[in-house]
Amino acid sequence: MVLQGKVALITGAAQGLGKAFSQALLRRGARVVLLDMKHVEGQQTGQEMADKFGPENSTFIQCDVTAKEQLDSAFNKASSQFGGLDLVVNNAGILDEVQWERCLAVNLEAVIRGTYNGLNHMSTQNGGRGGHIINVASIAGLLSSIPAAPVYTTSKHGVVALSRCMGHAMHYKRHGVRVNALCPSFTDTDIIHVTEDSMGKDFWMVPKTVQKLGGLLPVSTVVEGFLQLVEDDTQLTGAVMRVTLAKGIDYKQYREE
Ligand SMILES: NC(=O)C1=CN([C@@H]2O[C@H](COP(=O)(O)OP(=O)(O)OC[C@H]3O[C@@H](n4cnc5c(N)ncnc54)[C@H](O)[C@@H]3O)[C@@H](O)[C@H]2O)C=CC1
Ligand SMILES: CCCCCC(=O)CC\C=C/C=C/C=C/[C@@H](O)[C@@H](O)CCCC(=O)O
Repeated sequence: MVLQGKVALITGAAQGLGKAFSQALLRRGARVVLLDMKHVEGQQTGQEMADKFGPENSTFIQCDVTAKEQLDSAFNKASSQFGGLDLVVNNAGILDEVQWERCLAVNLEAVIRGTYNGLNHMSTQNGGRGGHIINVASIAGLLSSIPAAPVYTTSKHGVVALSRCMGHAMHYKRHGVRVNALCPSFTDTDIIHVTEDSMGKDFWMVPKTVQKLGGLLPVSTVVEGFLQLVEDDTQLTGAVMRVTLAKGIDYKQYREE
């Protein structure tokens, strides 16, 4: 996808990976709608983007992705303000093994809704231009045993499965919308600063695993993978990109099913 003039909607864009993805898209001439439930941080990031790239090229909408009416309304607003959508990035996520229902609601249910909303808005069947949905999963969505984070891991496995199903050629032929999953390993953002409050007594395993892996990925490496996925012009769909310290950026290979 050539990004110049395209319209992107990104959830969880106030900080971390979502903010970095937004900035990378704006740099390439896209217009970006930033969604986040954090009002102060979101306004601040929105202002920063407006100052750097022009107020006409981005906007911040406060939105809790788990609230159906807020998410639907944010998609409608984004689409009418910028004249349709070309790219949806379902990125908002949390790590909470204590309030695990919330973890599933943010990381999985809202990504399902965001994927369906993206299809509704971009499908050529509904008068859309076609487009691309990128669901931010995690390397946790490809591993079978992360004992300290069972619900987070389950949610991310769900995101990978959803993206592979909805990225299937059958859906792509109907809608003209590609769906792919991005699976980074531990990256230098706030989500990894876990506590006993959010993870329970096994929280210490996170820094220990990071140490074992040799450190954190810089956000810039994940942005590099993200841009590769977005700018790919081979009609890649249903793909799962991994970003790890050990192997860099690559795609998980699946046998024909
Ligand atoms: N940093 C890491 O090591 C990795 C992160 N990821 C995933 O990347 C995504 C982005 O996370 P990071 O930038 O790393 O963390 P982060 O904590 O810095 O950013 C997450 C953003 O999502 C927002 N958010 C959370 N719940 C929300 C809700 N209900 N509605 C709207 N916004 C909400 C937060 O306010 C925050 O701005 C998440 O899905 C995470 O699971 C995946 C693999 C590794
Ligand atoms: C459980 C904390 C989640 C924090 C945010 C993430 O999604 C980070 C990635 C999640 C889990 C990673 C588990 C890593 C396990 C390793 O022992 C190894 O099996 C995977 C190696 C990947 C690499 O080379 O980076």
